[in-house]
Amino acid sequence: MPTAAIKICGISTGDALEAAIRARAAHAGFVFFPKSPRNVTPGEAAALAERAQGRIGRVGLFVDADDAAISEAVAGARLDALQLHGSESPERAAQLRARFGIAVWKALSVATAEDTARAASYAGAVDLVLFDAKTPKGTLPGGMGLSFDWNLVANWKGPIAWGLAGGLTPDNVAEAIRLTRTPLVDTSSGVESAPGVKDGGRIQAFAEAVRGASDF
Ligand SMILES: O=C(O)c1ccccc1NCC(=O)[C@H](O)[C@H](O)COP(=O)(O)O
Repeated sequence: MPTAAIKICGISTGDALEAAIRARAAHAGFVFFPKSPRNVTPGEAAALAERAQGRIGRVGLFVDADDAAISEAVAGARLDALQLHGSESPERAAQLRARFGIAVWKALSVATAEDTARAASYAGAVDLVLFDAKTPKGTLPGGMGLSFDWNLVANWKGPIAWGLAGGLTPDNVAEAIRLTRTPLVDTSSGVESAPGVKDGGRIQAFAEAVRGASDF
């Protein structure tokens, strides 16, 4: 079984970025959502992006953001991909992909089989769907350390590339990979010591657990 690609989301410091690179993560996520404890300004993201250049992919996370905000972030942080974490429709996702000419990922919150079925409507509009947990009303739409029933996406064979997110930690990610056979895992709070504070040791442990999950 090929090793799942790793995305470490909510990178907001140089130390966290270096830890993700050392751990051989494929993607670093920058959160552009002011209500998040992981929010980065376009200026902060630009500095991180400079360090990331050629070493790790740069994914910008947005929640129902307008074109102006996305445009500023894409240009400043030279993003390789947009991760849409709000209620963006397939049409909106396709419009952003055409406008910015970079990969678009759509996060879909999952609690039932109907939720996973929604992924098909994004075929042709996005490059990847990221199955994530539903979060309670009035809280952040992601990054809450909540997981969902992985059986809902086990061996998912949809028309789009996909990844798994939501409550993944160094302790449970190997089991998640074995059960779902996901090609990509995404974590944020599972590798933190406090909300918004990434822990280099936990990032390394997460990566080792991911690589270990392929050796069976
Ligand atoms: O991280 C945030 O603060 C955040 C805010 C608003 C929307 C999404 C957000 N994060 C998404 C992610 O970091 C991940 O893609 C995913 O939800 C996994 O998070 P976690 O359960 O903390 O590992």
